[in-house]
Amino acid sequence: MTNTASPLPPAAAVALANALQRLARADRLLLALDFDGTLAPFVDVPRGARALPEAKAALDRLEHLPDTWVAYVSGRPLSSLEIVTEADDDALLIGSHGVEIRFGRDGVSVDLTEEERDRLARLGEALQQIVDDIPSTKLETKPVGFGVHYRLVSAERGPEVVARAREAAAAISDDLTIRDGKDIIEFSVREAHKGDAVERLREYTKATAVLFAGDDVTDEDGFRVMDPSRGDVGIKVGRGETLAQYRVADERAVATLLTLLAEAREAHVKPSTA
Ligand SMILES: O=P(O)(O)OC[C@H]1O[C@H](O[C@H]2O[C@H](CO)[C@@H](O)[C@H](O)[C@H]2O)[C@H](O)[C@@H](O)[C@@H]1O
Repeated sequence: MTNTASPLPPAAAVALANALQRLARADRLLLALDFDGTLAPFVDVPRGARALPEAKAALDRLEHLPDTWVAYVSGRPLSSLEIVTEADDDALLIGSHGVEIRFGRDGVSVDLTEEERDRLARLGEALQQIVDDIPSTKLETKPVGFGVHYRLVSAERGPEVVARAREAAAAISDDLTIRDGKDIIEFSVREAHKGDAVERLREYTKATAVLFAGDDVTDEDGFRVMDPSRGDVGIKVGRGETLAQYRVADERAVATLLTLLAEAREAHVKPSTA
């Protein structure tokens, strides 16, 4: 059953606190986190987004603990995710909704076929025309697609941007992955989703329990692969229908729960001296 309750009634807050305490005792713990709207508040310029300082501090503590991994799972291109997360050499990053992968120095390169490259180029030209036509829209280029941003467009014109972008894309191809995000509509020539990304991370880290948190519709694929019987915890940030077991109000609440988790995990495992 999907959970549509408003953020955090008291009983839910207690249930979430208990779930975090259980998670802190996992043999091998993976935190797989969406970035925008989960760790970082929305801003007008995508590359200007940063995780809230409290969240960043908690993640720094967690990723230095033994048997604990922090990974970012985002719709952003990897190149942009590296910048906004201030990633170090060991970072576990999944970009472009699961298409681009960087696990430390290992990665999966995205080799497009000639047909995909051609479709991508035609799509880019068509979407660029729309962005040129409608003031305050912006085209974000990704390795396998594009995002049309309309955060700075008046609320009345948003639906027009989406409709025109959809129409233009449909004229190019009926084989595109389309995602409606927060003031963005995205088109991709490669299919992938965050559920597969989380499972890949689980396999790579051999995690015995996973926390996945996200705010958007695309994060539902991540919640779908959470397995409470293994101790996994899915946390929806903000309102909207969700498959997640738990919900918090906003990025500040995420930062608080990560701080609580860092404290509980530190008490359970010895900090690494390396
Ligand atoms: O999966 P996520 O990490 O949540 O990434 C989703 C999209 O995030 C970025 O766009 C969003 O955040 C921007 C910065 O706050 C904001 O200006 C924009 O309106 C939001 O849609 C990013 O630019 C996209 O590529 C991601 O797909």
